[in-house]
Amino acid sequence: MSALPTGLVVAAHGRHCLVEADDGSRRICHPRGKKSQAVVGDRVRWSSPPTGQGEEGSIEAVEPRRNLLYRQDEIRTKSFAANLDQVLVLIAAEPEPSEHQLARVLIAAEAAHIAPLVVLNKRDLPEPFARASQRLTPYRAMGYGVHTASLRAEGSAELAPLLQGKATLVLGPSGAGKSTLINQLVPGAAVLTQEISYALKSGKHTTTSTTWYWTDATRTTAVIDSPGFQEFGLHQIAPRQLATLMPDIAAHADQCRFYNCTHLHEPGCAVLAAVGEGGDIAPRRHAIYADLFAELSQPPRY
Ligand SMILES: Nc1nc2c(ncn2[C@@H]2O[C@H](COP(=O)(O)OP(=O)(O)OP(=O)(O)O)[C@@H](O)[C@H]2O)c(=O)[nH]1
Ligand SMILES: [Zn+2]
Repeated sequence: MSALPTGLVVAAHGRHCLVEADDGSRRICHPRGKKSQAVVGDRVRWSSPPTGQGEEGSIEAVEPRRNLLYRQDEIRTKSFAANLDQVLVLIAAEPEPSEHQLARVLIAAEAAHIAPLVVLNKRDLPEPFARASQRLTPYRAMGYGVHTASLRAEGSAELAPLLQGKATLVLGPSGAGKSTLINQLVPGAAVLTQEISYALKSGKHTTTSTTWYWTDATRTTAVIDSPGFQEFGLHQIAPRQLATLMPDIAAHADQCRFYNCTHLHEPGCAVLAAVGEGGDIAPRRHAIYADLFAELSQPPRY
């Protein structure tokens, strides 16, 4: 197996993957068996078909993953991508960002041990921008990198140092400027995506789920475009694990009177004691914690 060439999965749809060889050439491959199911960002061992048996290669094995970002609702698990250096959550002054959604993505990233960073776009809209920026104060305080951008007018150059040499998954709600960002980083991305989805879906024109793009000719910096920000299920996380994945809550959670404190109502809870407008934990953040705790504690309906 180790004699087989390695490749990088740069797009995936259903059971088909587009695999990029080390020389940059790309080929559609399908997995040989269940164990070789790959996601974008996977390094795979693949083989070419014997002459005369079509163009498609096959994925023989998936190399061990450094990490995997995924979401899970009650029924399904959906992978975003593997082997990431960071997740960039792109939100904008308008439409008004949902803090719940932001919190969910950050929790999933923490759970997968992938560094998140937040970019607030549309700095050119002073009033909503100031409001949105203000609402991100707790996130700066808990140590997340919070950056700003004005993608349409000023472009993405100021973000380049954050991305340099890394593989960055870009997630964001509709309208935040994700396509604007990707198209600035990868001129021709839209056309490339069309070609890829056409190839992978044997002729049907629809948007590809997740795509890996190199932003430079030397293939050292990558951005991965993926949909799915809106329905971010966290069912892979146990209710009790939640506090450890929210840095502001985690900072107090080990000082509670009861070792199994849920931080919802217990006496001697250090988390509850820290909640307040001037406190270490913003009331909105604790409300998000409580909502998610309840959601993750629901017995499965299926
Ligand atoms: N005012 C302002 N508008 C921007 C900025 N960046 C992007 N936009 C606009 O915001 C709108 C949404 O941008 P898109 O890049 O299409 O957003 P998206 O996140 O890809 O959204 P979907 O295509 O719905 O997934 C477009 O009309 C952009 O022109 C910015 O810095 N300032
Ligand atoms: Zn507690």
